[in-house]
Amino acid sequence: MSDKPTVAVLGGGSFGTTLGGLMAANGIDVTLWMRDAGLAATIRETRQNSRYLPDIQLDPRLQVETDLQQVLASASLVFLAIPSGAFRSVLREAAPLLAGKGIVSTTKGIEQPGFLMMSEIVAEEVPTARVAVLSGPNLAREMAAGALTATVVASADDQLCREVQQVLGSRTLRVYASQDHYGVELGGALKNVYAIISGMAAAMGMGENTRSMLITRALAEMTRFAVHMGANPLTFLGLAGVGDLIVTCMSPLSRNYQVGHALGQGLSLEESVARLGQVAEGVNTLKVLRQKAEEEGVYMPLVNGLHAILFEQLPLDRVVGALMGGEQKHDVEFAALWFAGEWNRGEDK
Ligand SMILES: NC(=O)c1ccc[n+]([C@@H]2O[C@H](COP(=O)([O-])OP(=O)(O)OC[C@H]3O[C@@H](n4cnc5c(N)ncnc54)[C@H](O)[C@@H]3O)[C@@H](O)[C@H]2O)c1
Ligand SMILES: O=P(O)(O)OC[C@H](O)CO
Repeated sequence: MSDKPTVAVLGGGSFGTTLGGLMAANGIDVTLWMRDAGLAATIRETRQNSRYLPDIQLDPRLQVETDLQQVLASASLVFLAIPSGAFRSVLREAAPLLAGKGIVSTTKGIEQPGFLMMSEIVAEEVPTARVAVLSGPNLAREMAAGALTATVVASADDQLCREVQQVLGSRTLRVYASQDHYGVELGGALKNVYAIISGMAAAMGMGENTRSMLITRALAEMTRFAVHMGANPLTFLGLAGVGDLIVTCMSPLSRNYQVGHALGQGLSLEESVARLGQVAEGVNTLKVLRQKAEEEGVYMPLVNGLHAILFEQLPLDRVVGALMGGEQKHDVEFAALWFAGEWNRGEDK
């Protein structure tokens, strides 16, 4: 008997297809579950996911099915690549067959009400499951095309982290482990908001100084929020923090960046999202995050600025003026607190 787990990937979009293809190429027994029977048949026949990953040839060993019960019956390790808006409903349907299994969320979103991470939804819906999250600078199309990539698997369950490293790690993909699953998961969700801003700035012809300022101040802002919520600030120096922020704010392949770019070209939010035709989690995360930051009293000028543009009809030049005219504070605020002897390294969080 093989000591490798049998794997199911739920969600036949860009990321689920990519993960399934990579694991199949590793010789893992893996089945991709998707709801669209027509697309599933096309993938079996052509070995291409024409809707989400056109021109990428998938490993012939990747199995594709539409019967959820059948897929889950034999799997011991299950990856979830379902957009956050549908995550709970899919999980609830799957729950009777997930008890005791390893579940890895790859979804970078937040559920409202409750400001819930996807791993928290897993814990609610399948209390007996072993839970991990996967996050990092991972553009699906690049990974599927074999670009050298690194990611992070985070869980309190070391054995589960090792299983994920075993099935996913390859000559093109390094899988690092972390115990800060909250920070890793939060980082993946938060960076999408800043990618929208970065895409807007690029479309408006702003230069590289501006982009660098945006990315660096975004890192300060998301770290401030995450530390307030209990994450380890050092996580944000890693792949799931600054690593993911960089790729998503820099790459035109990022769907969140693409939404921002369309907005910067003058399209409405509805038009920008419709033109994309795939999920851009940052739009919903912006609403959820803005509300939570207000409740918690965390200073987040970039989030407030983007929210004002998209949902409060404030003109862009007024928002930019307010951002540039705000009080000039410290560069790295943790360093300032450190020098003042006031930073307790998050020990009371
Ligand atoms: N694409 C990437 O580069 C990437 C990388 C890392 C993480 N992620 C995250 O993975 C998650 C999924 O993103 P994606 O890129 O695969 O999205 P996508 O838009 O490419 O595909 C979404 C998939 O989910 C399916 N889906 C939606 N609602 C469903 C439901 N109720 N039941 C079954 N299937 C349903 C769609 O049919 C589609 O196959 C997101 O949270 C995203 O942030 C994406
Ligand atoms: O295409 P995006 O904007 O959803 O980003 C994809 C990944 O999260 C990048 O790590």
